[in-house]
Amino acid sequence: MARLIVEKSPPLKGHVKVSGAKNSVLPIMAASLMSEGNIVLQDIPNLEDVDVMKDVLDAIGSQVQYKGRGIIEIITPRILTCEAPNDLVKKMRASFLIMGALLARTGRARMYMPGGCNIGVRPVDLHLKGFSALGTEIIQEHGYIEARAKKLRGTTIYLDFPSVGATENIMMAACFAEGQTVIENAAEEPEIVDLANFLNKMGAKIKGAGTDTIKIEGVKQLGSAEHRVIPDRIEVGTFMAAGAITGGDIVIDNVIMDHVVSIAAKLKEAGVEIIPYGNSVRVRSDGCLKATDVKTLPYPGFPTDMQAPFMALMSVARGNSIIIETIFENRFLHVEELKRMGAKIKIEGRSAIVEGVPKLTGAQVKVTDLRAGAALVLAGLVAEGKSEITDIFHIDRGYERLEEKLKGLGAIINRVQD
Ligand SMILES: CC(=O)N[C@H]1[C@@H](OP(=O)(O)OP(=O)(O)OC[C@H]2O[C@@H](n3ccc(=O)[nH]c3=O)[C@H](O)[C@@H]2O)O[C@H](CO)[C@@H](O)[C@@H]1O
Ligand SMILES: C=C(OP(=O)(O)O)C(=O)O
Repeated sequence: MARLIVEKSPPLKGHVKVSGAKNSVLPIMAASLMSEGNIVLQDIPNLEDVDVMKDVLDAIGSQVQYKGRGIIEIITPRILTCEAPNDLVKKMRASFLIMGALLARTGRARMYMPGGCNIGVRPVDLHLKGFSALGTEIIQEHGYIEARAKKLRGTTIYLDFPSVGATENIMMAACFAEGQTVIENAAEEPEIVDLANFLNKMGAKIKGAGTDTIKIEGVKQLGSAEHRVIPDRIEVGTFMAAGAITGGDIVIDNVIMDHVVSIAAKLKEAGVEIIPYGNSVRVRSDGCLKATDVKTLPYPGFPTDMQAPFMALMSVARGNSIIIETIFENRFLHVEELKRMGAKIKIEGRSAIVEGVPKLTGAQVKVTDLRAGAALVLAGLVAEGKSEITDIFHIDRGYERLEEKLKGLGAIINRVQD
């Protein structure tokens, strides 16, 4: 099993380039199933999750080919099966995003109910509510969810919560529905806008993505498109945090500053200098961080995916901070691991009270989920001595070459394969 060995590192220096966004690539790959033409996607990060989505598409009948670094071509001449293989669905919850695409293209989709994961139960009721409203029959039997529709009809769908996945799935399904579909209280994340832009390039008629009301006018067919996915804003935030925690001075390239406003605001409050220029941002810190409270919220609020990395920062900040997680009910699994490294954190319900300590100490810690992994790496960069981080397959799901990129900035971090 691969592990990361992280040592107390000097202040990070230099440039790092952020990859394409995992949370854009996955729904966009799923949406490519709806096209009867050629799809070319650029800036595809080399991630475990992308490989899983490729396998899902392959199983359904797509031909997915790498065409050089970061470029894939997807052609789906015909759908071989409307069912995603169970083992892949179990590996990655985002496989559920093919439901809307398959339903749109074939009127049928069947898949094993995606289980909960470490960070929460993660039901799919809102996705199903949307499909039903569009005229789909939903059958749940023997652990499977099957969606069948003779004809999808546009309607108004109000989401009880602005779920990212439900907004994406419903937006895809609605592309071929007769008439207009309106999604109210839709998620506003940049990845929703990226998916809508991609669907529109294929010929869909979607307006309002990026606001809480999305309007989709049904079309008959989608065709070829070429699309470059947006930069990964959570990777940007993670490198900002790495620069900040080590007292570094780094430049992050391939950044859309508008997408990281809340992250930059909280880092500034913590005393970090954030200097945007062009598509880059310089992050400078003297390593003396001020305790800063944070509450996770749907976009444009502070992202839940940055909660764990931000907590690593607050572990060594001056003073006490309160971190409130409102999106996922079980997203504090990193707390026990950070505590092994000397962090002082108490959990009370959905809040974590972090008492900043002057130093952390290296320890053997285990990654419990993707962003917990990033938090442990950040803590390892400033902990005295060596930290051994196990179960790093979680990190590989969503960060492309994390240790190589950090090494490029001067971090002392190595992957060890037993
Ligand atoms: C592949 C991908 O893009 N993943 C992101 C996506 O996950 P994902 O799309 O799964 O997240 P959602 O926005 O759907 O979930 C937010 C909350 O809504 C709840 N919920 C969701 C759907 C539903 O039908 N019923 C329901 O109750 C969830 O349990 C959770 O508590 O958005 C999350 C919130 O920004 C991010 O942390 C994930 O990185
Ligand atoms: C929770 C995450 O991803 P997923 O929805 O793919 O599990 C994440 O990216 O932090």
